[in-house]
Amino acid sequence: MVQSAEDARAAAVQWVSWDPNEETRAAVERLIAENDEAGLMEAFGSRVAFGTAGLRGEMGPGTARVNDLVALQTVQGLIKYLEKTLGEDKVKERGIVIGFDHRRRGTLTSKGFAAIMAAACQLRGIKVYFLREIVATPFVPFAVAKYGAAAGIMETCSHNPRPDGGIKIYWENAVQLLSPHDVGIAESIADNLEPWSPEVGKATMESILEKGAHDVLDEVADAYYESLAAKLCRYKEDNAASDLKVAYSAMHGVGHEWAKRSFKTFGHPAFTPVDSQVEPDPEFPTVPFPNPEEKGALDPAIEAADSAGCTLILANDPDADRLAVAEKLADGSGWKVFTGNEIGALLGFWEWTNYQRHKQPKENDDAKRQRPSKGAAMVASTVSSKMLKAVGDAEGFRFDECLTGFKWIGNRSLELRDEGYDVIFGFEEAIGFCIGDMVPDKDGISAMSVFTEMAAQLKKEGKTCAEHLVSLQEKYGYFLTNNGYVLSRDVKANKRVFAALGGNGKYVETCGKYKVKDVRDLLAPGFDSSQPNKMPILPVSSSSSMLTFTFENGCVVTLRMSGTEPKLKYYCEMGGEDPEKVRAELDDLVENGIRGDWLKDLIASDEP
Ligand SMILES: O=P(O)(O)O[C@H]1O[C@H](CO)[C@@H](O)[C@H]1O
Repeated sequence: MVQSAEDARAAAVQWVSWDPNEETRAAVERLIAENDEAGLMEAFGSRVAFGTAGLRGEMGPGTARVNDLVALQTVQGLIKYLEKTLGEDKVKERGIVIGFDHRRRGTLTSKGFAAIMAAACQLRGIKVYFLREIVATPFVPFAVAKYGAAAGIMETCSHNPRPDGGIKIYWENAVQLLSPHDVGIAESIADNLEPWSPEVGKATMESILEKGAHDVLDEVADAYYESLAAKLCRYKEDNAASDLKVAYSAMHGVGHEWAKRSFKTFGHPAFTPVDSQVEPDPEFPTVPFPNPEEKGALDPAIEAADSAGCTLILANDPDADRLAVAEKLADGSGWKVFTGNEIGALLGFWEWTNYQRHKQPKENDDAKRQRPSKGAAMVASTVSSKMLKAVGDAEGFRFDECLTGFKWIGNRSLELRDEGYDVIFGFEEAIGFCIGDMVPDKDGISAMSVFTEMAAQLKKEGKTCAEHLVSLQEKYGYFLTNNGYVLSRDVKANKRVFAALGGNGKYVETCGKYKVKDVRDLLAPGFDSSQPNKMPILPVSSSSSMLTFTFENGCVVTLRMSGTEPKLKYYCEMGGEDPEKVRAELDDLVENGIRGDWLKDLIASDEP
């Protein structure tokens, strides 16, 4: 544990003897030579944390950042943990899938991390399935499932800011890690910091392919699109005949080529690319934050769509596992940017409609599990809209909720499949969608074509997606949401917010003029006033706070700290039959209650 500048200096001296990258090594040598205490503490005062999402952080020199040595140490820890957990021979035989995105900062690149990680696997005699060009993240879990690999590694930090890099890990079931594997791997990394061989850190893609890494890009891509065609495309002829015009943005990420092929697979006429955002560019020049959820990120797409006469905009996030959608208003006056909850409701209902039509998913899962289906099921994170639950209650499919993130949605979906359900859809409000069973993770490349197919069918019926959504709301109820966040890196201030709302088991009873009816607290030991035994149904966490308040007016509000960004997030949903009344009350509760009361102090100290 580095506590002083002296400790940081010692860590830096050790670093210099291990770091295979000349640039970062030289930077650390300079810090040592200049005795730059602040710089040394910044680079070595902590270690970039490994958690269920893998690791993410600024690329640069030192243990606190993402770089070649950290990539090497991470894979060494992962390999040892896999060998211990699954058995050395099994790991060797089953192999590890490795892919990468386009992130780069100086000589640090996702591709370079991928080569180093592959070389470490080769050193241990582990088979490597290598994807030699930038890929959409879902290709990695798809390949893990296809080859029955022991794990998957995707070098990406998704929508993080431009200086960042990251590593995402998929477990042997092709889903992101759940505890205790994250803790086990983090411990194993700490036990395997010294490079096993100086050569590994110098590996390149060419060197690992020469040494026998299996170059599976074409095979994986072919299999992915075959599966997409077989499982999720239902109206290819109609797609080809449709005059729906679509604009697409890759948000400067990996998506463009894979999105084109997805459209081709479905028979959709080619989309209009948003030229300024098509090329993979780690500088993300047109957006302050490369996240299609952020305000303004779709502006170039709107401009491109307007000038090409498109009525639908699709945008992937930079690693193409998520999907944003906007639609031209029927009167042409502007655009409706759908929330993740609205896209989820539309796609979920579409999948339910298709499931009923075919009575089962296209590929007959019954044959695989050799028993009759228990029917359809959907899974969503607890902070996502409950509209599909209302549809499920009315129509007769199961709807399960779980904690946030696809590690939970994916694992819950696998459990339900094991129980005999056809899990036809999984989603979270953060524009993550998993359709059918082709990839056990969110997938923006499949979701974009399925959404377009649905939009084309609706157009054939003379309806826009927005009009269709309203007709679903009229039938199943209005589920309106108001989600947001407060930027805050101040851990103490964040803790104060949660303590004020529910410290020592004493929970706040009002929010502005609104009265709380029930509270669920998912910080251990956990509490749920609505349950007979007062214990929450979802798992509790020993480290992260998550509070859910149900109000007397029916509004449900959850507050939690983001696991990927310095944000305190709030998610608010209210249902009802009169949308204007619901909207007015929900927005008032959020503005004057959540932001104006509960988060007032945090907002006052909000970063610019
Ligand atoms: O809210 P945090 O923990 O940042 O996680 C976010 O990141 C994931 C999207 O990449 C989603 O699970 C979303 O909820």
